[in-house]
Amino acid sequence: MASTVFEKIWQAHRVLDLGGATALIAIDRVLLHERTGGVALQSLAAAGRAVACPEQAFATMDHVVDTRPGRTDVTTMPTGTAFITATREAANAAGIRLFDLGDPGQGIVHVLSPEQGIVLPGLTLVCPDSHTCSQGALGALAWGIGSTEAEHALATMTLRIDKPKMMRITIEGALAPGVTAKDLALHLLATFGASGAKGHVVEYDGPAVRALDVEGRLTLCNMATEFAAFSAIISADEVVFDYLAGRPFAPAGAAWDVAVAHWRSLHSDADAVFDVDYTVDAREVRPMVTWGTSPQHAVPLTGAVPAHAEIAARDTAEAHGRALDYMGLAAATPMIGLPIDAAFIGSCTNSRLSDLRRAAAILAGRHVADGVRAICVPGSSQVKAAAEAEGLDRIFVAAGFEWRESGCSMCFFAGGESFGAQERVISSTNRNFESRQGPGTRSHLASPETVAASALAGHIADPRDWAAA
Ligand SMILES: CC(C)[C@H](C(=O)O)[C@@H](O)C(=O)O
Ligand code: SF4
Repeated sequence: MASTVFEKIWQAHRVLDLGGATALIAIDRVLLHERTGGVALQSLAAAGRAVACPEQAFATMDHVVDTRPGRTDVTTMPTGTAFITATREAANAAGIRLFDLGDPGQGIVHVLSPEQGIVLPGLTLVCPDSHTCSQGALGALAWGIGSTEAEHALATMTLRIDKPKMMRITIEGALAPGVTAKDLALHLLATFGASGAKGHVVEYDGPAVRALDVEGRLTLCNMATEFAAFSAIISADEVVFDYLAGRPFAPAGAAWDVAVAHWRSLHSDADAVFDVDYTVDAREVRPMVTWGTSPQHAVPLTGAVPAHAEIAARDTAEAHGRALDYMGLAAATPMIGLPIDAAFIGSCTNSRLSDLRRAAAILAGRHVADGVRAICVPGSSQVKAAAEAEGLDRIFVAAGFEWRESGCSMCFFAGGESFGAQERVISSTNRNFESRQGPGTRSHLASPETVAASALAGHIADPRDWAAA
């Protein structure tokens, strides 16, 4: 019978049917970070249970770590130290590979996993973090879980799962020059809404998706959780195999050839049936930015804040009014020209080397506008080192950006650093919820190049007007 790539992975990992659509699924990788993963490890140890397969579990420090140069366990986050030390002790006691502060492999969990070759096509991978869906970009079934489920996965390498439904989004045609994977993700959120993929695994396919490199695919899949999806997946192809070859935890030698031969079979059959099947024209996607407090509140950069009537299908008048109040905006205000206080390039959405390169190409030889605080936080220590090796740090610093150590940083407010109340921030991150980047902070989501152009202009700006000099 014709199957989707999701079904192929599901069938290969089904240990037991548990009635209805529920099954016990074998888990190949468990990833942990210090904000939620340490708790799972500690609780497991307290219950007297061992980590079943320590070599298949990995931990990192990313969420509550300081990202200022010279960081230590105790800087920045008032409550961070306890999470860091507890995770370190628990990971070491369990014999798990920990990408600790100071480790050259440290980074945001969804950045370091592909970089290390931990996530591979056809694997099941879980992490107590909602953006685990990013890693479906490499053809794995990767999804976010809670800490209690993480405990179960660590103890048994299985999880009880209600089978999600399947959605395919085929992106036909090609993205126009200057239109990025982030713009595509925001376009899809604006088109289908923040609950548009609820309960589904979204398979992205089509020529515009195949044309993305692995980093662009990671950006696209990253925002599937903003879409309420169970996860996202892009079946692996030569682009992924080339990316993975030689990575530390990827198979090597004869095992590599066997793996690639298997991975080539992991795509949806031509006549596979999806519960929902959408087609989107890539040529309709323009550079995007959000105006409100949900990722679905996205409009083309050249557009304006919508009136309620334009979004009435999804937001009540009250929700629309509340978003406008929070953001300090009025309907019909053009997005381009909105003055900003800060610009942030970072997060598991858009802080990989290609993101930093594209932003640096705009910043080179220029300086951010007076009064704008601009920050760049590489997604991993490896991204940081690679960027420095090609001089990108010097471009960012000369342009007036702070150049940071890797971590989640001001993607989300964890009680440490934040932008100020009512400050308007243009940000390459994935969530613009109220107070996401600090109490009262107003976040506008966009691509790294839009963040860079806006930092230079001092207001939301179109990167196509700031193409490399
Ligand atoms: C703290 C963590 C559990 C959370 C998540 O699950 O996604 C964070 O990474 C986020 O982006 O909001
Ligand atoms: S970078 Fe942001 S979205 Fe990604 S895992 Fe960290 S806090 Fe979550």
